[in-house]
Amino acid sequence: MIELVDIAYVRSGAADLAGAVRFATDVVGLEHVDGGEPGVAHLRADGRHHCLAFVEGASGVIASAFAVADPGALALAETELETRGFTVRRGSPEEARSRRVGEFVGFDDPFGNHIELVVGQQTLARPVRHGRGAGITEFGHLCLDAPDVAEAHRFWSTTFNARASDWIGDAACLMRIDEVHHKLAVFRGDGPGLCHVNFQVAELDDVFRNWHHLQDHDVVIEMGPGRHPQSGAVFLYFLGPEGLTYEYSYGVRRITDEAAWRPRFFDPAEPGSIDMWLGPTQKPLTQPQLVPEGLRS
Ligand SMILES: O=C(O)c1cccc(O)c1O
Ligand SMILES: [Fe+2]
Repeated sequence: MIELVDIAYVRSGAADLAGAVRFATDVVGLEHVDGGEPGVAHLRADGRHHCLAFVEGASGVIASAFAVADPGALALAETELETRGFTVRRGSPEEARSRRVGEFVGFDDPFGNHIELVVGQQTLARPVRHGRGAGITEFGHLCLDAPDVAEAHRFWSTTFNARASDWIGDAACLMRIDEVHHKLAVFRGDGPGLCHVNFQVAELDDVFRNWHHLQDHDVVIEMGPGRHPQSGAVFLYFLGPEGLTYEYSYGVRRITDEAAWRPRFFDPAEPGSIDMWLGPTQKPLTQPQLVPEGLRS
């Protein structure tokens, strides 16, 4: 079994690189870390050098990355994945440099999501220079799409140390790799994809201030503000450029008594199972690209 110690970054294509960066800094509130690499932009939320990288090119996720403990663990992971029949590719030194990691490997999960396992992700010591005072404290979680959520859970929980924290029927599984209720989630989608990226904010007030800010700037609010009964977090989802959905949330549960936690099963058809405040819950259970413009809230 391969132990994931943290989420690392999401790497995504951006047809309009400057527009994607502008939104990520001026609207979302991330820091643009200028790495002097043409065609690549790194966005930072916390101690990590970046948690989001945009690469000029076709829109859409390129990779979702997780950290393993050290180069020995990475080598073991590589062997283990190959034993399980996955084609694993070692990143070149130039590719590792662009990702600000020491080493990494890449492979496709059983649904076609491209995953990277990394070691030595660079930390920046200086405080984050937030593009806007959105209150972001941390890259919270990433959420992948897969056509079969139970199968995805089987994959993540048998190949890796991911544990189901809660289920939303066959629509979603929220998984933890440490005390945080979930750092990885899988939502049912037609194919592979990145459902959303989540950033934690410092205060409840940040969620509501951000909500007004986004509305004032004509950003498409996909869902919220609301409260997830699973993590207990107050959330807000909104649509950025390149079809990327962002989520702010405040107050995610930590599971400190690992042995005592039992995953719960919420029926998505029951009121309040996505949003305890009973707001409209069209999203993010459907892919933004598939929702006609007129139906977006
Ligand atoms: O935080 C959660 O519990 C949660 C629940 C459903 C969907 C999500 O994206 C979540 O982050
Ligand atoms: Fe989420």
